[in-house]
Amino acid sequence: MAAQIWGSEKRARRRREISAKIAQMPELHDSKPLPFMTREEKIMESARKLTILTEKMGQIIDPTDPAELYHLNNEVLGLEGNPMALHGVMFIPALSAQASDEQQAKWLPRALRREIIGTYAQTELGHGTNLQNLETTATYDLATQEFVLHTPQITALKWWPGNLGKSSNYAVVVAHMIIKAKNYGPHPFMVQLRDEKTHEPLPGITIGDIGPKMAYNIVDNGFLGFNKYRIPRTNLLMRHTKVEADGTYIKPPHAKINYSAMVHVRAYMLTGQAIMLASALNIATRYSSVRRQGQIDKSQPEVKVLEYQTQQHRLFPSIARAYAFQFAGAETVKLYEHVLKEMKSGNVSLMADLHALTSGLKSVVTYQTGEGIEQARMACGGHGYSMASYISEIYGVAIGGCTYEGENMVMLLQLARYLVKSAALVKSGQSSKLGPLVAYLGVKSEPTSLIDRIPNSGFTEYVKTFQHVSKRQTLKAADMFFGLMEKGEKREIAWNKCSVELNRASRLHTRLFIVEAFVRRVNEIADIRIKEALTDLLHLHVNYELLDIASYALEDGFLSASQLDYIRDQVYLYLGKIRPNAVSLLDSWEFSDIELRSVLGRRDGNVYENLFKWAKSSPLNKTDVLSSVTQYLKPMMEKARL
Ligand SMILES: CC/C=C\C/C=C\C/C=C\C/C=C\C/C=C\C/C=C\CCCCC(=O)SCCNC(=O)CCNC(=O)[C@H](O)C(C)(C)COP(=O)(O)OP(=O)(O)OC[C@H]1O[C@@H](n2cnc3c(N)ncnc32)[C@H](O)[C@@H]1OP(=O)(O)O
Ligand SMILES: Cc1cc2nc3c(=O)[nH]c(=O)nc-3n(C[C@H](O)[C@H](O)[C@H](O)COP(=O)(O)OP(=O)(O)OC[C@H]3O[C@@H](n4cnc5c(N)ncnc54)[C@H](O)[C@@H]3O)c2cc1C
Repeated sequence: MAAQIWGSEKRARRRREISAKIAQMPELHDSKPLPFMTREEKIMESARKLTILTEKMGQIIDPTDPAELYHLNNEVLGLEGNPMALHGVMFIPALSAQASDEQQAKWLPRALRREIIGTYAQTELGHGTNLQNLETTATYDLATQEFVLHTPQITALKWWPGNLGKSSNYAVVVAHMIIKAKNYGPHPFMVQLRDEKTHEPLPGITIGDIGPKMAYNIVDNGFLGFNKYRIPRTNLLMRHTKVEADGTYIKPPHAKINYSAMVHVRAYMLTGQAIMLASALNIATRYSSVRRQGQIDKSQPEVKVLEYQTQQHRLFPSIARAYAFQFAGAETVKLYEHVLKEMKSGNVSLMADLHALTSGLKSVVTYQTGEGIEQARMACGGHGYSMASYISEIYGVAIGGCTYEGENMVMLLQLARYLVKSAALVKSGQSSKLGPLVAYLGVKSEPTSLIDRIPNSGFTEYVKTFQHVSKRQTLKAADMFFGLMEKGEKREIAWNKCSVELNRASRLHTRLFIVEAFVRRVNEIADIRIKEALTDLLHLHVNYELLDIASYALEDGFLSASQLDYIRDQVYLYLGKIRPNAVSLLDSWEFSDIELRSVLGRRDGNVYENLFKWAKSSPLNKTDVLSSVTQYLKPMMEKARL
């Protein structure tokens, strides 16, 4: 199963080898539990481990393999980020995709050797979503052949970029490029922020940390202002766009090609979310098979809480989602790598499809991951609320994904643009022009669903039902939009009035893609036992998901009330079938105790003893009487007694 999750036997084996090596290297372990550290201590601890990794990485992993790097990162540095998180996640990808060969030769080897630390500085205090209204300017000075970076007012301060505040000395900065008074829109520039020897901010740069956040507190998200700060013309990233010495602008082959670093993260973050969901579920499911509370049959001893159907219903559909996200994420990464290769050689025809797909997936996956992790926390009762479970930290980190790399509603609306264009093709009889991901929009469906009507139909009737509801909602939302425009509404006003319906269409389309990716994967599996276990999980997935969106299929009679009862019964049936495999389905992800950082989710199940040990190690317990008591509470009580 680990081979299915991680992509191959070799990958699964390598993960095990890497975890085993890390287990033997105490210098790479947390020196104490992260929840007991202050933010400064955590940052220090992370930087300490990062420097050891820089020295010893080659002994543990193949540093050129992103999957091995990612695993090493999760084990040693953990989910809460590190002082170089954005360096690997966005700075290097931005240089790789947007810098010319000559620029790459100059900067990439230095970045890869970690001679310099970089980040991606785009969002500002006043604008994150609406990139066209960013306010930082890069004005070309023809006389000196330099761009002058400037922050015209407080809302133009860069705000949020990870590791910008304290760790990075370089950044890819996105600014509006102005040449001879003409604004060419946001473009990426390579900018040195700090002196390479002293790490002091360079003159003309104001920089700092934006303060503590809901999670990710090891990352120094920062602010940045420029006061007429000059950089050479050749620091504009020029793989696709060029500005010549005389100010001539050569436009890129696609208007949004400079957005590729964002698409990179949107594509890669899906499996990251799957891992976080599976981690939280692993903790909750292991704990649920240790925790005994109450009886189902009063004549029997107390049961493990995992025996309760409500507990299974809380956890198991999310186990199915974690697998589904991992499989859909793996497909998306492959597609992204393919499109990137094509883009580099000038073919930009697949960018719109990839953008639509990743926008929808990013939104649905992060939202459902958040839901699943929060349910996992609640499924652990009181101990889930303790930082000893570590689930709240996983939640805080995962939920950040709903916002970063494009706020979820906004990204769903991006997919909706693509769906509406596709609906227009269907309506104008041009269904043959539909891309493969939306081809179903042009296919006539049966009048009613055949779920429970055709024996041994596998998952086909389920997929058809998802296709039916997605198609119907897309066409309905598009009709609403076109109808408003026909009545004379301006395009943008009409769009806003339909946006809730449009986003519903985007979610349904994305959920269909996730179901199909799961079906595709299960169909490929040769090993009978693995196929059986995953088929059970897929049964739970399709029935649970369909029940969740049933109103869309009920309202036009595509599903009947009796079919709905059948679907509900299937959910209960598969909860029971999955129960014996539940812990194994999560143990198969092979997270080590070091990586999980959870007292509740320990592999050995020795929860109570270790919870007590953990509590005793709290800094508050170093002394029996705290100074808050001697200084305030004790005098108060004494005064009251007089
Ligand atoms: C070793 C491991 C390897 C890799 C790991 C990778 C990932 C990590 C995975 C997990 C993380 C783990 C650890 C990380 C630790 C810490 C990291 C934490 C956080 C990550 C960093 C977060 C960084 C950021 O948030 S950066 C800032 C992101 N900002 C945004 O996303 C802004 C959102 N806004 C937009 O994208 C745009 O403004 C917009 C799309 C909404 C609108 O743009 P614009 O105004 O320019 O558009 P319009 O003029 O209206 O035109 C719209 C048309 O353009 C088309 N379009 C838009 N975008 C694209 C695109 N990218 N490609 C193609 N086409 C695009 C759109 O479709 C419209 O077309 P139409 O034809 O007109 O409809
Ligand atoms: C943990 C974290 C890490 C980050 N790292 C980085 C980084 O490294 N580099 C970087 O540059 N940025 C980074 N960001 C910033 C992040 O990319 C932005 O916060 C994000 O893109 C959302 O933009 P915003 O803050 O402007 O939200 P807003 O756009 O202000 O969103 C507020 C509300 O308005 C709604 N809204 C906005 N526009 C529309 C619209 N057109 N239609 C409908 N609704 C709309 C949204 O849906 C939302 O409900 C990070 C953010 C976080 C939380």
